[in-house]
Amino acid sequence: MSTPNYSLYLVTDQSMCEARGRSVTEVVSLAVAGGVTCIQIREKDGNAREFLHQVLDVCAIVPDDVTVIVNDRIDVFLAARTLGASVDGVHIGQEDFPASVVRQLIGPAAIMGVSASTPEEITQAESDGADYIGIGVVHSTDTKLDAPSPLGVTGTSKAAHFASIPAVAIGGIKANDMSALRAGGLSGAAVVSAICLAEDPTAAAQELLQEWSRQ
Ligand SMILES: Cc1ncc(COP(=O)(O)OP(=O)(O)O)c(N)n1
Ligand SMILES: Cc1ncsc1CCOP(=O)(O)O
Ligand SMILES: [Mg+2]
Repeated sequence: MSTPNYSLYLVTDQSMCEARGRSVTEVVSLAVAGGVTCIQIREKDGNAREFLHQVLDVCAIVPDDVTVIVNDRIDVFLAARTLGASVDGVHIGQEDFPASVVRQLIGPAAIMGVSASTPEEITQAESDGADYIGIGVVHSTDTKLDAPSPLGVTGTSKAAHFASIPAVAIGGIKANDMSALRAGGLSGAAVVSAICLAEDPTAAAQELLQEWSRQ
């Protein structure tokens, strides 16, 4: 596994991909061509076996230097690893299994991302062995119905400064937020709809990355 680069972090959503007539794997492939650096497979519906196959399919087409993370499902991550997939880690939130337990289940080398936006949550995530934190939401979003109140770019950047590990922003992020998030100290920006619902996921990823790199 190469050092993770969280700059442009795609979180997948099968129903959004299908709304554009594509599979998750097709969107991932197009997004990787546009420069996505990290991919989280997130599926809130569907059964364990379908989710596992989605993870295996994505791992099979993603280059080694792109990090692959499984959302929520430690069992799916472990099953994919058992089958030899090059999956790198998991992302868990405040209502998932405790991060300290997850760290023991996945071992010391796997990546563990934890959603944490308050100083208390960030301190806890770090002492539980998180490799990065997900902070948000930046803006309101229709993608996650139980999302917390928006922090804005300024609030997100303030939260990131509490962290001594990389912080990735999430929630309603569009290309015009990227430059300010980077300047605010974020290590990356995670998006769902900006790529999964894009007419051209490659062009969308290129634009997001170009804005991330803008001074
Ligand atoms: C990078 C990143 N940050 C935050 C989240 C949200 O995780 P969680 O709070 O567990 O919510 P669900 O994604 O499980 O609905 C994330 N997935 N990724
Ligand atoms: C998974 C998740 N966690 C917090 S907001 C969110 C969804 C973000 O989706 P979008 O980029 O479409 O606003
Ligand atoms: Mg979760």
